[in-house]
Amino acid sequence: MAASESTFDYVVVGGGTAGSVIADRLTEDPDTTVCVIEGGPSDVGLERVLKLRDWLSLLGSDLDYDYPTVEQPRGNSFIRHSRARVLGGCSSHNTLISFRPFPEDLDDWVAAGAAGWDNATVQSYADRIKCNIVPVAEKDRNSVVRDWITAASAATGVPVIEDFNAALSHGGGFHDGGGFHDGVGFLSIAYDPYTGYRSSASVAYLHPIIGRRANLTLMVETWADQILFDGDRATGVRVHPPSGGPVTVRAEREVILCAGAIDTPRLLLLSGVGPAGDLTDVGITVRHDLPGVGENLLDHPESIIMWETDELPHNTVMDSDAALFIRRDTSDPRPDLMFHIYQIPFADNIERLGYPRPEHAICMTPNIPRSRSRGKLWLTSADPSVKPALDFRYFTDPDDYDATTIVDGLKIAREIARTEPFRSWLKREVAPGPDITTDEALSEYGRRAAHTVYHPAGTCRMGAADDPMAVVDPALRVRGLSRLRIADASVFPTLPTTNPMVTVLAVGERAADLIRADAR
Ligand SMILES: Cc1cc2nc3c(=O)[nH]c(=O)nc-3n(C[C@H](O)[C@H](O)[C@H](O)COP(=O)(O)OP(=O)(O)OC[C@H]3O[C@@H](n4cnc5c(N)ncnc54)[C@H](O)[C@@H]3O)c2cc1C
Repeated sequence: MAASESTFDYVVVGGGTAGSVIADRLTEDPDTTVCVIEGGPSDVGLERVLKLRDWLSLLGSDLDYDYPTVEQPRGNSFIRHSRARVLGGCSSHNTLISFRPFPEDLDDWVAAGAAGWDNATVQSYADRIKCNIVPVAEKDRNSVVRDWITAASAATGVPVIEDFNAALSHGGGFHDGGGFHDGVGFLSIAYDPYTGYRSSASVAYLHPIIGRRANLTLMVETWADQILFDGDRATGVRVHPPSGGPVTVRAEREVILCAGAIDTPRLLLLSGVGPAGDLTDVGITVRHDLPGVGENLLDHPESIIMWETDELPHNTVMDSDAALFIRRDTSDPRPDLMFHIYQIPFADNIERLGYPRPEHAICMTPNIPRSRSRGKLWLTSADPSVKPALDFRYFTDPDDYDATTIVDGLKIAREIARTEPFRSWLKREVAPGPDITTDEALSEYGRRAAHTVYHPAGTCRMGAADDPMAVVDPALRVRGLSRLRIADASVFPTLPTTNPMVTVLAVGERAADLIRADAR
């Protein structure tokens, strides 16, 4: 073996949300060696990452890959997609809002060809998640959010929900397992209420084993830009550690891609795995024609409505501690409109439209839980340092369902703002402002001010063996190649109704079981 090579049983590309879970679970067996290739630094002792309340300062920082979108003719072309460059991945960056998927979300997966990913199975993996997921602690429940919950329930007629996950849980001692149709309440968050620290994937899964398991190797600040093959078999990856490179890291058993919904398809494409025409266009030799790579780019788009306030109470977990769910379509048991509330001026996208950023503000951000627009990711160059193109095709669904959802959301938000005890907190509506009233004007504003809930997914989707657009089979193996698996948000056939991190963690948990089963 050359000095620039090392060999492990498994090579995990990306020590992020799913990658942390897999690295922990596979190294429970002391005879199994795992190397995690992570593009960012370790988060151990990194206060600005570990302190959940500081999450906004990470966006656009040196710890963010910061992906732009291509022009969005019906949306906001200026959205930047934060993707974390640090151990723990986006679970080290995000707000750690934790929702189990709805049973019907997983019915959708099975219907899309993801056999075995039914509700009972996935919930049993969610039961294993090690992150400390708890409803917002009493001390963090401030009066303005309490009043918003009361007003939202009164204005919309939805119940106040004490624990969203209890309603969504299947078995495990929780009460019904049937989900909820609609409701409003404080969120469940993966955090330590005593310290305000994250309970991210890295904190929960990797910190307890770093330096303690000799069979776990972490290569941080190390970027993988090629999957190596022997014929159809993945044998390792080419990586660039801080000391220089490139270096070859070989996998005796499998290479597992956990680089996330943007970087996993990017790495496949750079390695010649993807739609043959697209690869040829940028001068990449086609190793394996897999037309689904980069297709089915999903997201939860949102928009924003903002009111100026006086100074607000300071106690909070991370300035966005509660959510509201509305169900307009009663033929589906799941909600179809979700709102986060922010007790800060979340104003980047509206400032660009000329609105002021008040010193103190409250925002509601209606989002589309099951957006109908579908996008695509592709390479514009064979140069691995060039960021891929992301076209979410926001608000392009033929029935205009997505834009209509946002318009409904803005109108419902105004009803809540007219309702006490929340109403008394508000001085004036800053954006879109009282002059924007017609559906047409609200749609125009809502789309131009649109943002992402930061949930890209679906770009290497799971599907049945006879589905030409499926990238992985239901055991997460890349179709047509061997010893290569994907486990991250890219394998989602559809986005769950709610925030996806718990589902990603459950994918990581199940992936570890599938990998171990194949090894046996
Ligand atoms: C700002 C923000 C807020 C969010 N809030 C929430 C929330 O509150 N609740 C929720 O449910 N979801 C939230 N999300 C979404 C959620 O965090 C993600 O869907 C989820 O964490 C994705 O997990 P993943 O394993 O697919 O990818 P990631 O966690 O992104 O992991 C990918 C890892 O791979 C590494 N990597 C990538 N490419 C390479 C390469 N070529 N070589 C080496 N390493 C590489 C990255 O550095 C990263 O560590 C949020 C996301 C963001 C960005």
